[in-house]
Amino acid sequence: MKLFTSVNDVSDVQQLVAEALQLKQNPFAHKHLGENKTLCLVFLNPSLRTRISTQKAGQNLGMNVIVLNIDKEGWALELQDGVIMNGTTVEHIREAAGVMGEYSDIIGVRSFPGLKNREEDYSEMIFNKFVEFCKVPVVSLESATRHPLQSLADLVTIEELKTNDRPKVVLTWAPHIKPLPQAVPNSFAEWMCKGDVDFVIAQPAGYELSKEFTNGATITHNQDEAIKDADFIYVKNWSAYEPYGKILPGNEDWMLTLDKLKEAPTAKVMHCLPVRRDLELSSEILDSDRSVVIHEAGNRVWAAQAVLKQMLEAL
Ligand SMILES: NCCC[C@H](NC(=O)CCC(=O)O)C(=O)O
Ligand SMILES: NC(=O)OP(=O)(O)O
Repeated sequence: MKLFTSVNDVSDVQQLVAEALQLKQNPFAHKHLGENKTLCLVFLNPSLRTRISTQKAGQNLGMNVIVLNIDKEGWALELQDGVIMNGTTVEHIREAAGVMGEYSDIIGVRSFPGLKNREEDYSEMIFNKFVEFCKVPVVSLESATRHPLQSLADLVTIEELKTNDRPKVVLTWAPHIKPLPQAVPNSFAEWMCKGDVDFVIAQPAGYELSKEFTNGATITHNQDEAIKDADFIYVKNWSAYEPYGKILPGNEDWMLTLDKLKEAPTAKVMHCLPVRRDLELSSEILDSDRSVVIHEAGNRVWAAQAVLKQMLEAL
């Protein structure tokens, strides 16, 4: 694998999930694969899980790992072409990415959307510039429209915890005070639509995701109906795709509570984290054995390690 930005970069999803679960059993089985290879993880936005789990994954494979919080520690980056740089930006992404490529065998990039200009965000302008100018394999650490390492870890978690061959998986919208990206739900939907699951999206009217990610999903505005008899409930807020990046009024009653889970007596509750307690998801669920969010975050290591292993094998 030379590029990991979406499920479409994976030749065999089931095999990648199986590989992640094998690595979980035997984390150091390939510790010579990454010997004398450098992984550079570049963050334009904050991170806890992606940063530490991908660093650990690289180290388990024997790689040298460099983390750069470029938003805080680097020179201010110019991302647009054709501008005279006489303002606050100091270094163009063309030079910055090119130089980082000189020091790295694989680069990871996190770049959130601005949520102002849909066309720019959905063209993955920033992420694609890194790919173009660094000239080494690139793994997405969450881009403007997708979070594939998260979705792979989610699929690994479902595979591990499922109690029937074709689980019912429900992605449900949750309230928030800020407009958040569509990257996590887009990506989760895209991976679930390729998996062996019954996939339902429950969201208030107006929060439809871009159709390119939800082909194969059942979409409903009725949360109670969607949740009924679910095996997994994936909770996530996202801002509207149309009008882009906006929060629509109302919908506070969409927060998942234990009471709502009565119709899904064995459902496990997932969230990519970070989660705002009692706004997006009730603490009574997070503190109960219904929640698998910590287990799910733990699986981020094995998802990242499976992807890095395939990238190292292709170097
Ligand atoms: N990497 C995981 C999710 C990142 C991001 N959440 C956030 O920005 C939370 C911000 C806040 O709660 O203020 C999102 O939803 O896409
Ligand atoms: N879920 C996730 O990507 O978390 P971080 O933003 O902390 O990396």
